[in-house]
Amino acid sequence: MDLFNTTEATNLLPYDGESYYYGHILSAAEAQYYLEKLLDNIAWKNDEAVIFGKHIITKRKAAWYGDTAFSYTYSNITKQALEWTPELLALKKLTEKITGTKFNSCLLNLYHDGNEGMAWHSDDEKSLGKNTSIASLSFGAERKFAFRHRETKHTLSLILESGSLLVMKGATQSNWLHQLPKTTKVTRPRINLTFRTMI
Ligand SMILES: O=C(O)CCC(=O)C(=O)O
Ligand SMILES: [Fe+2]
Repeated sequence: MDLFNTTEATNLLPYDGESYYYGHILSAAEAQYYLEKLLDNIAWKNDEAVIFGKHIITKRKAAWYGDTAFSYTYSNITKQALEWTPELLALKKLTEKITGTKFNSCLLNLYHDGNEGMAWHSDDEKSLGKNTSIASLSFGAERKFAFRHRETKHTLSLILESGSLLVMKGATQSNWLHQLPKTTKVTRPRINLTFRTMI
């Protein structure tokens, strides 16, 4: 476990929010271990959404885990949380230790390659509350991740490495959108975990 750099993460956002990139919190070998475990042991399903009244099924796969049988609604679809797996519990503990924040649920996304991404959005559902902290762990292919301010349109991006941690907190979800752009350059899978607190 590489805890180096954890107190030195600086805010990526110039104003109206706080987002910290901690870089690697796991070694390359640990990140590879979790990538394989998560690929095998998570109940991956193509994600469904109702957007502008249209029922769509995403190419990326998703899963939702949590402390109890939470139900969670986003993009007009309601999901029930599954019980934590041992790997998810270990990653939750590590993330809580580094961030000093407790989490009670986790949304997982599997992008098979660069043809799959996530469009501009913010995680501002009422069930997450205002000024929520979201801790994002990445495994597998490196991908670009971007922020865009709702009003000023100021945009910035970074590369999320395998075994890395990004924390979005404070006013981030109120003022900034984020996305995972598609790219033809990436041919390998990436798994992202976002630990969240449902209220
Ligand atoms: O895959 C990522 O890095 C972003 C995922 C995300 O924004 C989300 O799950 O809300
Ligand atoms: Fe998000």
